[in-house]
Amino acid sequence: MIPLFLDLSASRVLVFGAGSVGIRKARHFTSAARMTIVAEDLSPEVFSFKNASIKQQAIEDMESEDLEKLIDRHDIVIAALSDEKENERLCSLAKAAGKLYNNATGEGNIRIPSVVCGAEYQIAVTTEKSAPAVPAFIRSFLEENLPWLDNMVLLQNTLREELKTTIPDQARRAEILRAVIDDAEIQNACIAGVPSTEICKKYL
Ligand SMILES: C[C@@]1(CC(=O)O)c2cc3[nH]c(cc4nc(cc5[nH]c(cc(n2)[C@H]1CCC(=O)O)[C@@](C)(CC(=O)O)[C@@H]5CCC(=O)O)C(CC(=O)O)=C4CCC(=O)O)c(CCC(=O)O)c3CC(=O)O
Ligand SMILES: NC(=O)C1=CN([C@@H]2O[C@H](COP(=O)(O)OP(=O)(O)OC[C@H]3O[C@@H](n4cnc5c(N)ncnc54)[C@H](O)[C@@H]3O)[C@@H](O)[C@H]2O)C=CC1
Repeated sequence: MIPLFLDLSASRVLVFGAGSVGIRKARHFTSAARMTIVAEDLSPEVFSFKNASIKQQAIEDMESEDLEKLIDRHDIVIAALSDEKENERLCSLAKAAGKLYNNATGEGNIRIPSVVCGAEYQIAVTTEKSAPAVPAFIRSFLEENLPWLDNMVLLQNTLREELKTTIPDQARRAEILRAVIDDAEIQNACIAGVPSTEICKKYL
């Protein structure tokens, strides 16, 4: 699998299961796409999702024709039931319908990664199934160790525009931008929330 960042604003996501795993998968999509969540037992958080329609239902009580129609109306299918057999059945239906699908207990053609998310950047991490605790660890590690990253992105954005007008040599501009990222004093100014325009004036 390879990473991609997608605009899902016109897409529909169907999540089966509303236990801790289903909720975590749904949280990933919550402000990005419209969602339908289907489960017999619902964690309360399910009602806090924006743009989500909730169906409280046992899958085995649904007519297969209705299930197929439901899947057909969606672009991405997530199977996060505690029932492995049902997850497999849902994923075969999604696969046959040509959908993107993820099975929390098995095979899928997409994976939901751990995401380190700032206002100005996103980093997605996966181990391709082998060790799911590792992406979660990397997320916490980066959140703790790069508190300056968001403001650094803003600073770089301001600075690179300014450098384009003052330094014609691209290699030299790249050198300066890289040195700014490595500079501990500038990293601290970013943590302190000094606006990027001020840091530009003060340090450069
Ligand atoms: C294959 C995959 C299927 C899929 O695509 O969903 C899968 C499968 C399974 N995970 C299990 C357990 C755990 N999962 C986590 C955490 C996360 N798991 C996620 C993804 C994936 N998990 C896919 C692989 C992705 C990859 O490798 O990169 C993350 C990244 C994203 C998300 O799910 O939202 C999210 C981190 C979110 C974050 O915090 O950033 C933790 C850690 C924790 O809880 O702290 C544990 C306990 C430790 C452990 O058991 O390893 C079990 C039960 C095993 C059992 O029964 O013992 C199965 C089922 C099985 O293995 O059969
Ligand atoms: N991908 C991942 O990151 C992880 C996956 N898992 C796997 O994911 C599965 C789900 O884990 P949890 O959310 O913790 O379980 P859970 O028991 O808290 O929630 C299960 C959900 O599935 C629903 N459900 C089960 N059978 C159903 C049916 N026939 N019809 C309708 N709804 C049904 C329940 O109502 C509930 O909403 C587990 O089987 C586990 O093996 C577990 C940990 C992490």
